[in-house]
Amino acid sequence: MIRFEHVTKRYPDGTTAVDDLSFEVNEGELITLVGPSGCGKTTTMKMVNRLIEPSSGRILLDGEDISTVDPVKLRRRIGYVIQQVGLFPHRTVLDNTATVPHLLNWPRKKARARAAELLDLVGLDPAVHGDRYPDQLSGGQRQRVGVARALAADPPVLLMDEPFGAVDPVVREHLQNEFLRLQQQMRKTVLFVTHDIEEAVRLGDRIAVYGQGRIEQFDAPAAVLGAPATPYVADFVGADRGLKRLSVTPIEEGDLEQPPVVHLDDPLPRDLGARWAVVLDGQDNLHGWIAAEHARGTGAAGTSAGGTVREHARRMDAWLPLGASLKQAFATMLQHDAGWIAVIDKEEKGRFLGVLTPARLHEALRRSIDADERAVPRTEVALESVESLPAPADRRA
Ligand SMILES: Nc1ncnc2c1ncn2[C@@H]1O[C@H](COP(=O)(O)OP(=O)(O)OP(=O)(O)O)[C@@H](O)[C@H]1O
Repeated sequence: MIRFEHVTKRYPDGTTAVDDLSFEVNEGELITLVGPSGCGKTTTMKMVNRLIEPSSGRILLDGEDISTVDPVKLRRRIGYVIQQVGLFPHRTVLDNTATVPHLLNWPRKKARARAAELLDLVGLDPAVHGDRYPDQLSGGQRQRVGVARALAADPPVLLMDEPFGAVDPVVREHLQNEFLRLQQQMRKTVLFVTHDIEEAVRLGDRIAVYGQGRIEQFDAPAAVLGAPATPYVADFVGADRGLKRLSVTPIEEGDLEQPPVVHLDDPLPRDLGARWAVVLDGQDNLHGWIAAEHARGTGAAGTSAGGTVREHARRMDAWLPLGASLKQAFATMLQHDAGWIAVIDKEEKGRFLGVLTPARLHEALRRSIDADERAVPRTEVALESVESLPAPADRRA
């Protein structure tokens, strides 16, 4: 979709901002360009919409050399979002959003309808915010308008230059999540500049890590974090890349252990065969858990307390759907002070799939960094198996 072929940009003062850059972006891919200030990210981006012309090399869009395309026509195919947003202060939010449709001479009604639809899509109510002026919005809302405006003419390509750079971390994460959701629907081809590796990892299908004017590594987030191609990249992604990796590694079915399981309407077993068991309902959906001491009861030694599992089961709050990240799993364990979490199938209305233990979490992380045994020194940590782990509530006692 976008192809850089040996592109160099030298400014008149002799600065080489981009040096012999070659890479390719597939249709529908979100590429994050990340690197320290001044490494050439913005220059790369502006060459795509011809705000800057390369000194040598060429850039192809859908196989077409962009130097042969009229820049104005080219820019209509390319949405552009920048940190300063650049909304027109004397135009309403709705008119700002409809800027490109207006330029394309869409009928006024159609342009405004499209703008309203886009505002809605980025989480702004057109009835509430549409008639306001940009200075009557919060920073995060202005960024949303910037995104809506860039999308208004439905361009196949989106260039985003630190679009969420000017908002506080909480709003930023919110905007990132919303943008990801939007991108899942739209599948635009996106180049997204950031100097924040966390943001690059969270958003990018692939990440281009820039050194001075060059791409040091162009790879999936997990590979950049797990197998940095050069010491420079390793240094840039940081010593805590193991932690960052947690957020890009999903829980997979193979990571789960199968603990003892009982059903709600089973008669209470005399012996659970473990210190605890997972309790499921009639559809094999997660209900909760039961501890061996709840089952042992009031009768003669070794006999069960009687009744059904239902009367002794506890609710289980520490659970996640399959595909959630290891980071979420770790956070859930901490939040609920749980020694393990239950994992359910989100497609099948909560069918119980197994439990993730700290040992299995560690293994999953190892699986994901196996690609690079060189860069990530292994620490052998002996972790307990599922049988020896305390039940969730034991830890609270
Ligand atoms: N018009 C210009 N004339 C001369 N040098 C320039 C010009 N524009 C940018 N540069 C230089 O080119 C290099 C790359 O700049 P660029 O803006 O692409 O970097 P960046 O990675 O986007 O940085 P930042 O994250 O700070 O925005 C820098 O050294 C910059 O000073």
